[in-house]
Amino acid sequence: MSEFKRTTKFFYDYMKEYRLGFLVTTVALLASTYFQVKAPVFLGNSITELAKYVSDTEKNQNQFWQALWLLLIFYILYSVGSFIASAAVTLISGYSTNNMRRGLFGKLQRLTIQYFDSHKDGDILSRFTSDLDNISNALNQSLIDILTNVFMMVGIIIMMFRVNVTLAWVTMASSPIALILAAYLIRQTRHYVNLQQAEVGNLNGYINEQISGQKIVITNGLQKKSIKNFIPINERVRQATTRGQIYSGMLMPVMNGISLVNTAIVIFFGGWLAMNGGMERATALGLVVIFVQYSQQFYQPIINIASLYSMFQLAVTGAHRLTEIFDEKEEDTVPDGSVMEKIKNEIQLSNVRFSYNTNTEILHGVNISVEKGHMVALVGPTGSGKTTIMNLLNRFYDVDSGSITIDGKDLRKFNLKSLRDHVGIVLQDSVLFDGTIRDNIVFGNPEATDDQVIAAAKQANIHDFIESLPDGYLTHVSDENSIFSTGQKQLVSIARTILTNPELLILDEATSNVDTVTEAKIQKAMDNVIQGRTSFVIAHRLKTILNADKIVVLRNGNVIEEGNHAELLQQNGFYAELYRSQFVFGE
Ligand SMILES: Nc1ncnc2c1ncn2[C@@H]1O[C@H](COP(=O)(O)OP(=O)(O)OP(=O)(O)O)[C@@H](O)[C@H]1O
Repeated sequence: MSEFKRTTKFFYDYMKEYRLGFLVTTVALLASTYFQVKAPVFLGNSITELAKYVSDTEKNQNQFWQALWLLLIFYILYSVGSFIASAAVTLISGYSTNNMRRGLFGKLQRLTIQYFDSHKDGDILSRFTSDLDNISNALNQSLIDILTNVFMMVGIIIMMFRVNVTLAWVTMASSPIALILAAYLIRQTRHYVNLQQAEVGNLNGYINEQISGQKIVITNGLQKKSIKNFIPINERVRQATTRGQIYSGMLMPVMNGISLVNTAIVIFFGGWLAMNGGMERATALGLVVIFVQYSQQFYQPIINIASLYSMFQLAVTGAHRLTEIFDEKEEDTVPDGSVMEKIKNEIQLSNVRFSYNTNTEILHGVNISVEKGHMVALVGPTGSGKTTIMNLLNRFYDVDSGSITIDGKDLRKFNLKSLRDHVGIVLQDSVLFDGTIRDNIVFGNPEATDDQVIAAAKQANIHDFIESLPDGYLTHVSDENSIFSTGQKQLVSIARTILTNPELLILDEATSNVDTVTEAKIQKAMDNVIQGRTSFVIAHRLKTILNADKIVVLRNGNVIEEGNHAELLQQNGFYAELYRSQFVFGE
């Protein structure tokens, strides 16, 4: 689908439920436009009647007062119509952007992990903030103005031809030049507005990355480098914004200039008609007044539409950027897939090949089998593919070839929710959500009772710490402002996983900022949570996996050794070397 069609469809989909609101807006706008374009006729009439009265050709003031009253009434009705239209549009805009935000957030929940892995957080965030704001502003401000101005232009053209055909043509004569110029300026504006949004997305992405990596920036003294990298990105935003604004800023002066010249031409011809057109002077004078008004009013819509264009364009770009997200592939939830039951025999990775990007294979035919209730530990140097295997087990990604099976059944055949219900993951960097500690523990099992929560926290070795806090389980935490260390956060995450009682457990051991006491607690908590479950553990400290039923050693995406601790030591290969080096340096 073309960009135009997709954007139109996007707006149509979100606006269609407000048909009634649009009808009210259109009727109110049509009425107010009628009152506005008709008013100059009464203005002209009142001048004609006044001129007649002053020049003594007519001794009756009634006609003058009648024209003046009609003028007043029409102006009031015009204001009422405009108000109704604007109120309706404000409501439509509020509700529809609210729906867009909801739709977008819902879509985010259905996207694949690949999407999040390949897009910057800041860029995703800017679609929620600046793109949606642009759409909301345009709906609130430019939609009604564009409609009003289009109606007004059509209304003025009709009125001008009804009042005087010659002067109507004179008034409109310069409009082709104005339109060509406006089209050129608008095209340039659009180009730079698109660029501006893309650059703002980049800027947000960079800032977001720097904020989350601030500690690394500070500890490595990278502040200057960080600023140095920031400057060109910021400069590109400035360039695109300035260029866009120069073109959009030129619209008003250019159009105003043409409008003023046009008014002078209209006065010239009007004057000529008054002097040579064989018309009564007072009537001719009124005609000139009417057409001076029309001439100004006729250009006003062109000026207004042109000046609103950049705002409108921002909204179109915003809509386009939102449709990009809406068009993204969603996770295949396998709605008709089988429901996963308890694991009976084993989990098997057979000849698994996988690549994140088509040209770099990460896993080159990995074979691992784990019996029910056993613990397999994945060890290997950084980048060897341990986390990747974890990503495949939970179907964050799917294998390129080969298969992962549970009791002989391919992982992809299970209903995704049922699979994830049975898979518990403890990540290295555990995240706490805004809420109480209890909220954070019952996350995966909201129905859990207090006793169950406490039992899980005890097994995870974090109960005593929680109890030592003044508000205990009701202590408020958030990820940024946490009272927990990285290791303690992982303990909370372990408690959370225990409550979900998973069949298959995937545990990525926390490595950073863990003191020896917490390390011992994690070790104990891991032993507790692993008990009786089939589990994959990514171990960074080998002493935590000495009891593993099987240790799989990965290197560059290949399994190079396999066996239990004693067997691997006996092989005296890579594992033995790794173990000895950790024993010497790590203890
Ligand atoms: N989302 C991704 N997109 C592209 N490549 C990725 C992605 N995630 C990981 N990789 C690459 O895949 C390879 C294996 O990474 P993986 O995270 O599985 O290693 P690991 O053994 O878990 O390392 P570590 O011990 O450092 O966590 C690395 O070369 C990494 O650069």
